Order: sequence, then structure tokens, then C-alpha cells
Amino acid sequence: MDVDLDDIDLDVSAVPYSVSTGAPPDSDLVDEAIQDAYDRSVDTDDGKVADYIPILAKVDPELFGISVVENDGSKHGVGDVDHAFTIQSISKAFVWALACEELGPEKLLEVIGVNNTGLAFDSVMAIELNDGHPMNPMANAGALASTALIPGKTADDQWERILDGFSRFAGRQLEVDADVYESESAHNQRNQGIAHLLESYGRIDSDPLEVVDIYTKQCSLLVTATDLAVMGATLAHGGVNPVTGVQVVSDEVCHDTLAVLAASGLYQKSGEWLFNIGLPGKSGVTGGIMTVAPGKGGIATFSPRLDNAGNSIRGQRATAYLSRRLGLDLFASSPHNNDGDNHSDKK
Ligand SMILES: NC(=O)CC[C@H](N)C(=O)O
Repeated sequence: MDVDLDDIDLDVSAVPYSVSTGAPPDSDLVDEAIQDAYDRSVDTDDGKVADYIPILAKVDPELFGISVVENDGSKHGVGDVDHAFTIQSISKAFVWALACEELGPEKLLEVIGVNNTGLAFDSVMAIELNDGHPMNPMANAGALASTALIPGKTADDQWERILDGFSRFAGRQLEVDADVYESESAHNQRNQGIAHLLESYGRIDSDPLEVVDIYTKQCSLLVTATDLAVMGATLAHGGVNPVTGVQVVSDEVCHDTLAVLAASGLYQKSGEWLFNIGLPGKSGVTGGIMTVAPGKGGIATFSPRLDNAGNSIRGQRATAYLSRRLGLDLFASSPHNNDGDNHSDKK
């Protein structure tokens, strides 16, 4: 199932961020834009809820929320923005950022790489085709390797560091959904296989099953769309959480993380996403998509029905609309004059 943007009215009258000063539009205009994005996306029931982790199939497929957090910390939201769901693959962005903060980008480039393999998120073939390297850091193999790089004497130490880092990104103490963790742990054979393969190529040093266990916990952390927008806004704001004021990672790490997301954040559909939306983003199988507008803020959508790569369909539609409506596309030279013309042939 591909996302069809043909039937959304993407011609928008601009209420963009000021290109010259980065000054945000009036708050009520942002609220209006989010409501319009919701209204233009809510009617589609295209796509399917993930069911390869059994408990995920129980979600209400109609849930839908859109949250925007600006770099001044102001929050906007429509719909189910307070519904908690497990972060899943979006965790890959934050573990990569935390590992990069601890070890520097050279180490991550050497061990993992930053290229998109063009293959599904749980591909084993991607590892074989590349002699264990490079691995897309936003797919499972590269993500497991990132988790393994987090410093700590024991697996528990590594986990505590991840939990603490994620909580600082979100600006509140996050918790694991024990039921999701249990369900995924019982159906994790593929990730265990990937971790063993990485060990055989010398890409992870620690016990592969322990690495998978930490990775499964990080994927099982509960967040809301509002949390994800705050986490995205932290990456948009040079690593400083705009709500708490805490510096979580450096400005350089934000740059490097956003570059990785631009290349790989939506699995094998990352090129289409960048073409349509023009912003770095990261999706997860529970239906979250976190999008970052550097220097401006974070957008998060939550809607569980997915396309065939595992990306939320309503989330892609709503973000495509918001990117235009707010003039956020990094590749649009004149968002001030975003009357639709400069995007009219995008599908
Ligand atoms: N794409 C995803 O969100 C996948 C995350 C999930 N925990 C897995 O490893 O399969």
C-alpha cells in the first residue's frame, strides 16, 4: 500500500515560518494548520496495523493524533496526542544520537555506516550483501549495533543509560510497557538471528542476546505523540530540550542524527518521504512518525495503520500537508510564497 497524496488538497495558502528570521507564525495559525492536517487525513482507512508482534494487533486502528512542539517550547495538538504507545523503531534515532554523543561520529561510521540499504527494516540479506557493513543505522541490524555501542559495564548499565537519555529527550521519566516487551521478547527470533550474524562479522562485541534484550526494551518504551514532538524539537533545537532547557546531546550530534534520518528514517521509502515532505523523520511500527524541522521544532503523528514498509499512512499524509502549510520543506527555496506552485507536481 503506497501513500497516495493525489487526493489531499496540498495547495495551501502560506502561514510559514519566516525564512529570514526563523520567526514562527502566530500560535493560532499553527493550531489551525494542525486541525486542517487532521481533517484532511482522518478519513483514510488505508493500510494495516502491525501484527507480527502479536500484542500490537490489539491496538484501536482509529487512534489519530498530531502534535507540534516549537523551539520556544510551545505545544500544539489535535486528537489522540496523549495516548501512550510503544516507541518501537523511532528509538533507533535516539540510541544512535546517544551513542554518537558518547563515542563520536567516526566510531559509528566505522562500525555501522550511514547508508540506506534500500531493504526492509528487518532484512538479513542487507547484512550479507554488505559483508556486515555498511548497515542502515535506522533498520534493525544497524540499530542493534548502535545499542551494543552504548557504554556500560553490564547490560543493565547500558539500559539505564538509554532510559535516562530517552527520558531527558522527552523531558519526563519514561517507562517500559511490560506486556509489549514480553510479547516482542517471545517473538524476537529474527532480531536474535540478526544479532548473531552481526557478532559473526565482528560488528558487536557483547552477548548478542543481551543486545537484543536491551533493544527490545528500548522499543517497548511508552511515549505519546506529545512526547515524540518534544523529542523531535530537542533535535531541532541543537540538543536542548525546549521544554526543560536541559542539553541532552550536542548540536553536532543533532546535525549528524538528522542527516541519518533524512537518508534512512522511513526504511526503503525514505527517498519518497524526503521528496514529498523535505524534512528528516523517523517512523515506527506502532504508527508513530517523528519529524524534525531544524531550528523550528518537532512534529509527531500517531496513527497505527501502516503502508507496506511499516510507515503510518495518515501520518505521512498529515505531515506532507503540515510541511507545506507551515513552509517547512528544507528544499523549498521560497516557502514565503508557498502557494502550492512549487509543490504542485509532487505526488
Ligand atoms: N519497524 C519497527 O518499528 C520495528 C521495531 C520492532 N521492535 C522490531 O525490532 O521488529
